[in-house]
Order: sequence, then structure tokens, then C-alpha cells
Amino acid sequence: MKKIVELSNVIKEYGKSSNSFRALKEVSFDINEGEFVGIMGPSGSGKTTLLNIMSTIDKPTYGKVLLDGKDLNEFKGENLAGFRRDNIGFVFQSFNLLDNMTVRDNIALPLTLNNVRHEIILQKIDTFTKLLGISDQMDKYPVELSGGQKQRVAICRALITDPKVIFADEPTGALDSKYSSDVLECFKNVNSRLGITIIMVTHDSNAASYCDRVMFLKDGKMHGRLDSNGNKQEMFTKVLDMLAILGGSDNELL
Ligand SMILES: Nc1ncnc2c1ncn2[C@@H]1O[C@H](COP(=O)(O)OP(=O)(O)OP(=O)(O)O)[C@@H](O)[C@H]1O
Repeated sequence: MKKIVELSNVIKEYGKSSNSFRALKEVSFDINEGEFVGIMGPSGSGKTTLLNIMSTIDKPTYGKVLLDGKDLNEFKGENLAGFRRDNIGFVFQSFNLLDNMTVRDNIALPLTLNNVRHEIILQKIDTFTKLLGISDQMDKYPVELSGGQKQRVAICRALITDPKVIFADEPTGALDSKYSSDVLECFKNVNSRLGITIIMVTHDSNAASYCDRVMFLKDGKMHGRLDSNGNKQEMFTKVLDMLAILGGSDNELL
């Protein structure tokens, strides 16, 4: 199995040395290509810090991160931006769609900015919007969509550049349970049909139950992992049990 993300001894310190705070403490793990991985843990445990470091948004203070075999420490400025554009898709809790653009133009944006040919953009939009069940929403504006539809548009926009990995930070955090499940089914589809690796930070045990593997952080350190056998209900129960051991119920972690 090919490794798509490799972290070794990653430490992240915020602030100046005399008054610094260590948010990640020697974190090491690998993620295989095609995995759907969840990251959970109490508030302040370092989940977003970890996601930002894996996704090139931030750099570790010490340690090494490889993405598709490339050492992220070696990319700077324009090269880093190019590497991010070519390899990584992002999905955020707040959707981050542009309100004055149609759904079609929102999805096309990463390719329009790259001067990709119009016919190619339309072809890709057609493929991905069909996969995500939003092909009839193309002429609408974000304000005319439900939260679940907005997040599906955001997933399409993340897919349009053919990323190797999609990083999602609390993608269901702003959705009620019905729309959350729709969005998670979409992620599952994208993962299983297109083979794209998905790495998702979540507080939601139901969201975590869709993952192949869930890794738990506490106080900046890895505190175990759970692997799914494909049974969502069993995974959900195992996740709840693990959260209880970590010192908080599902609700307390919100
Ligand atoms: N830019 C920063 N400067 C200083 N400290 C920071 C910064 N960003 C995060 N931290 C601290 O690092 C720790 C980890 O933060 P992080 O946002 O990664 O946690 P989290 O697990 O994602 O939390 P939550 O679930 O509440 O979003 C927290 O104690 C936080 O206060």
C-alpha cells in the first residue's frame, strides 16, 4: 500500500521560545493512499494544528512531513502554492463559497484561475456534480441552497483539480443530522469511487463512524486509533467508548 502522508516526530510550538506553547508533541503516523481517516479529540487537543501542518497551511517547528513522498519542508513560496494547488483539496465547516457567483462558477473557480480550457472545465463539472447529486443546482447562487447542498458544492470545488488528498475541517459542524449524513455519504462515494484520500477533523461520532480509521489526539499527543471493519454502527460504538476513555463524552467534546 502506498503511503500518501508520513509524519515523523512532528512538534508544533506557538509563541516565542521563553513563552512557547507546545500544541503537538512528537506526533508520528502514516496514512495510506485511498484511506478515509478521521481525527478526533477534545477541544484544544491539536486537531486543527495537525490538519494545517499535513495540508501545507502551517509548518512544524520540528519534525518531518511527507505528502506523496515529497518533503513539505523543502517547498517555499510559489512552489508551495503550486504543490498545494496540484495535490490538495480543502473543505471547511463554513463552506467558503463566493455568494456573488453561481454554483457552476464557484466549482469552476480553481480551474478558471489556472486558465484551464472551458470545455474541460464543463466536462469535469458535469462528472463531479453528477457524482454528488447537485447537477440540477448549477445556475443557483449559494444563498438559494441548503447547508448540505452548499457543502456538496464545496466538495465538488475541492475535487475539480483532481487532488490526491482532501482535508476537511469539521465539514458537518454547521449541518443538522440529515444534511450531515448526506455530506458524509458524498465523502464516502468520493473516497470509494475515485480513490481519493480523505482526512477529516470531526467532533461528531456519527461522522467518525464513516471512516476507515479514526485517530485520537489528547494534549497534543496521539492517544490510540480505531480501525473500522466496515460496520458503521460498530464503529460508532467503538468511537463513543474511546471518547469516554479519553475523558469526555461526545457532548463534552463539542
Ligand atoms: N496561532 C496560535 N497561537 C497560539 N496558540 C495556538 C494557536 N493556534 C492554536 N493554538 C493553541 O494550540 C492548541 C491546539 O489548538 P487546535 O486549534 O489545534 O485544537 P483543536 O483540537 O483543533 O481544538 P478545537 O476542537 O477547539 O477546534 C490550543 O491550546 C490552542 O489554544
